[in-house]
Amino acid sequence: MQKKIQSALISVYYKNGLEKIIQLLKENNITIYTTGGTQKFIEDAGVSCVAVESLTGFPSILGGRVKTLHPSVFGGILARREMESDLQEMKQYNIPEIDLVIVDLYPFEETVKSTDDEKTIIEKIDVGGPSMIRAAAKNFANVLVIADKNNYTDLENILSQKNAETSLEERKQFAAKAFDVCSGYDMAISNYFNKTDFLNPFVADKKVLRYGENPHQQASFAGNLDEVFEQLHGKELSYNNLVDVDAAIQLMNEFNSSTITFAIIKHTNVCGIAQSVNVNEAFNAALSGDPESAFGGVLIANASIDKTTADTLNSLFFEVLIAPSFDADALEILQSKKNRILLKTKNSVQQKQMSKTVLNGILSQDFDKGNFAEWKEEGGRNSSPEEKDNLIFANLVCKHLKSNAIAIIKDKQLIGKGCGQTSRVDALRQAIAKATQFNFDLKDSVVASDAFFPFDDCVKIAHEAGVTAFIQPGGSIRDKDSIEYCKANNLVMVITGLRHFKH
Ligand SMILES: NC(=O)c1ncn([C@@H]2O[C@H](COP(=O)(O)O)[C@@H](O)[C@H]2O)c1NC=O
Repeated sequence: MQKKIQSALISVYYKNGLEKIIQLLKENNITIYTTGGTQKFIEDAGVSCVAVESLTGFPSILGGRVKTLHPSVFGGILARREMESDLQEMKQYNIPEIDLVIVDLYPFEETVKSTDDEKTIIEKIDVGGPSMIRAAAKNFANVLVIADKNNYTDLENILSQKNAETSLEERKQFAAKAFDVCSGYDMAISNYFNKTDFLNPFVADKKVLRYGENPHQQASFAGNLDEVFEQLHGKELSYNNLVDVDAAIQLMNEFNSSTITFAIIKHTNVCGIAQSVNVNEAFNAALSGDPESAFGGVLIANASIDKTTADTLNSLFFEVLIAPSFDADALEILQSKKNRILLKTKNSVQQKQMSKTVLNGILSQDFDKGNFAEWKEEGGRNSSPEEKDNLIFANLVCKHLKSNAIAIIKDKQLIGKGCGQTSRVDALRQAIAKATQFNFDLKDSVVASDAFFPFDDCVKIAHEAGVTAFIQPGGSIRDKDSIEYCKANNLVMVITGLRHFKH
């Protein structure tokens, strides 16, 4: 049903951006009702308006806590124009109809970010604004609601059309958006009161993705990628790219930028990682750990990409390269492939909680932070400084493999990994097979396990392959079997007390 806009209620916190709308309302002879600060802005722009006080018969009271909360305002928004009884009551109480509601809420989230003063924060909980938005959205059959400044251009287009009319479908779409605004606003307030940090899908920019994990799945992303990285080149990031970029960034957050580290991610697992004296060598070592799997992977470095590395990388087919910076000549080389995605990282992502959907509900948990809770040398001898370095590195790499996971490290290079296996011994066998496939000598290598060894079979198999040191959380009722084997064979066994399952 087409509806002509004849009256509007405007109550906005930030006034900028309204200029053209005010002029268009004037041109269309639309009566404007408004609140104090907004009234001044409109009148300064040379447009006359009606103070909401003249509808309510009350001034704004309690320092602005109550100004629009009144039947004369809400009656005008909520009245069902098609219902005779509503219209009669409107007439009886002398309430004018309001056809358009424009609200910009108090900036609650901004205030929380800028101060710790509770009184200031509480005063920025808008009460009248969300109430007007909800009322207008509920009555979308008759009223158009604009609750987001991003929709000002849409409103300008509507007001520029002949008769300033809207369709029912159009009003319903704006109502849906308005309820999103209210939900996001309330969730931000709830996060503040409950001291939680739940991701807010309503306030975040929602990006429709080309498709999901597979082409027949629709997908979207709610978040702010601009805070995480700058895309310097390449095609739009897909759903799978975003998942792998997240895995890559989470992994690289583990490593101090003073040690040059390069990693290759495939389907969220680390398939190559190494530390070295320069980026090019780190990349070569990461790649040679499993050159087969690296094809089409997501690459990440914690140091600037120079020309030498770009030249080496250029021959590899990869989807995404992430780094804190790129030298100009390196960028030129890497941009030679049109679709190749190049991302320059900004701040590290400091998420406190992670969530996923299960059984039609949301499971949330803290991030798995840290490497080891304790360092107990329980084997036949203590680790040498070099072994210790490799064990620390191995444990962090293993943490970023899907469970059950085993990582084999030698000289700060991942030479074998087993992940996503249903038994730990299979994960180990897979890791050894990978290392053997690419001709690595496992002699003096170290093994990390994401969870305890339930039996002594893993340490025996690894030892026979050449491994001399192990790191694992411990906690099995048969820990002593693996420990005894290490003692008997002069092997290092570090117990960390911190399990790193990743499902
Ligand atoms: N309390 C009320 O009745 C009320 N009615 C509207 N507001 C808000 O007041 C602001 C506009 O006020 P002004 O026009 O006075 O600058 C808007 O952000 C609007 O959402 C209110 N403020 C807070 O709840």
